[in-house]
Amino acid sequence: MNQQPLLEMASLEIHFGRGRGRVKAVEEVSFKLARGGAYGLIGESGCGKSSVLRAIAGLNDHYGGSILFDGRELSPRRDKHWFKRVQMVFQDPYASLHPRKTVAKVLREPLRIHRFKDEERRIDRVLDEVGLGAAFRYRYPHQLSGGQRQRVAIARALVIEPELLLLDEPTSALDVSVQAEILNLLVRLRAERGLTYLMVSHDLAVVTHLCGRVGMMHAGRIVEELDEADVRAGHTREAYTRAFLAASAA
Ligand SMILES: Nc1ncnc2c1ncn2[C@@H]1O[C@H](COP(=O)(O)OP(=O)(O)OP(=O)(O)O)[C@@H](O)[C@H]1O
Repeated sequence: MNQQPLLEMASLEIHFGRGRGRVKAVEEVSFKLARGGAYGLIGESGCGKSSVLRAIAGLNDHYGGSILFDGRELSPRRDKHWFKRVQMVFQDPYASLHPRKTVAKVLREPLRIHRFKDEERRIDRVLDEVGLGAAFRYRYPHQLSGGQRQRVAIARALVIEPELLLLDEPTSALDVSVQAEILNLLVRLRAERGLTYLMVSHDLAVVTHLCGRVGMMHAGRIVEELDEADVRAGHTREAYTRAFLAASAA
């Protein structure tokens, strides 16, 4: 068995602004994500969780510390090879799909960029996998519900067969009933494809549905790591985590 973590953060630091306006958004964040595992960063708004995800995704190359992927330190600029292996699903499926592109076009683009040959077969297969089916090829985003759009966004991420999915609050823009459907889809896809997930969310129930391990963030730091059983049993060391769990259960 390969014991090397697929993703490892070592003392990640992120600042915004300069001089007196300089804000330390992330401080000394370290964690490891095993291949095939699912890790959730959780915390209230402003704790720094999205900043961590954005730095990993290559959307912010101003960070300190190191990010290791498959045992190698990443340079701050990500290359095409990285995007073949790592894909991101964003919070808002309304904003993340181009309004004038059909579903098939949205899915064909990454296949072309990464030079896959059997584009049309892969499009049909991934649409089946996300529970939409090939008939959705010809739809435009305005002809889709929020949940269907998020399924397309997930299909777009998965169509090039990445290893790691970065999930930024993937259900928080959706109705509660649809949230559960999308979470169940993500659980199934991870099992079927042996994917690795890193997710950020402010919602404990969402994170524990998907992630076996959780990093509790507060004021830019991971104050405590918990596994699923700890969360369920309310086993925590830190008063902040206890208060967060209590508020989430209320
Ligand atoms: N581009 C930016 N410029 C300046 N400050 C920023 C920027 N992005 C984030 N911050 C600040 O960094 C801190 C962490 O923000 P971040 O978005 O990572 O937190 P978060 O926990 O993901 O919150 P949310 O769930 O609201 O997105 C906050 O104080 C925020 O105001």
